[in-house]
Amino acid sequence: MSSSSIVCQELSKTFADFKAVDRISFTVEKGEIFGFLGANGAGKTTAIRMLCGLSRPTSGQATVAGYDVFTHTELIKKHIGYMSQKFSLYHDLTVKENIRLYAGIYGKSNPYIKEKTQLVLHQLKLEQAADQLVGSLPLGWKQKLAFSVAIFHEPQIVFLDEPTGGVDPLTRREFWQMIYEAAERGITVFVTTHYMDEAEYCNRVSIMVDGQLEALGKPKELKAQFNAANMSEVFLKLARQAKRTGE
Ligand SMILES: Nc1ncnc2c1ncn2[C@@H]1O[C@H](COP(=O)(O)OP(=O)(O)OP(=O)(O)O)[C@@H](O)[C@H]1O
Repeated sequence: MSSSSIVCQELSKTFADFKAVDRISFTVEKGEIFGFLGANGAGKTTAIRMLCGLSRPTSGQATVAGYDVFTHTELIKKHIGYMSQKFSLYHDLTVKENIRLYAGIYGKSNPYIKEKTQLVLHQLKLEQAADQLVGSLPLGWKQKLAFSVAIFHEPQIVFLDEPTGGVDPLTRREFWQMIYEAAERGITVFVTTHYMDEAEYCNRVSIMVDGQLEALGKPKELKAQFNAANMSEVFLKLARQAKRTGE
């Protein structure tokens, strides 16, 4: 079996005659932290939805955790975790109830849920808040909890769609520490972000422009390729070519 977590070849998604994602190809290795960047409207969410088995591609091929995005979407959903800034936890359930709900969806046993819940609460220093409604937690805590919940079932891959949007720099740093720990355990991390300091933390970064993958490499390689001092400059050089407005 291949060590690649994601293999994507010429994957496309068209809405009527609009090419939201246009023949993107890349491979993500097991345990890699893969950054997926692009300006608003570049096609990131559409691509993630296809890779998570939520949207059928128009053409191309892809496997995620070894499963085909056309024929094995249910198995893909079982073997991945997903978190986004827009949707993560239920605000009207407590911390513990949210954990139990998601763990139950993934079919985890009661002893597993009990033991791991204690571990997660301890790691997040949330023991005292276990019975509080999630809606009452500060955003940074919510996002860290949402990430822990997304990987509670130890998926092969976790997809993070702008996980740190609106979160303060210190909490973002802590969030990224959690990402590193997950990757060290062998979980592949596929992450989109608009924060260019976070792009520097990725093992490799891809940059989409108007539905196409315009750059792919380690941050160091991309900076050399685009003669840029940092990832922000790399991103701006590419994003300036974009014709889409993201509206
Ligand atoms: N269901 C749909 N029908 C028609 N067009 C769509 C649909 N979904 C997305 N699009 C269009 O496809 C393009 C890519 O959208 P997408 O949400 O994938 O971009 P994105 O890179 O994730 O942007 P953002 O950073 O703003 O989330 C946009 O022009 C969007 O309007």
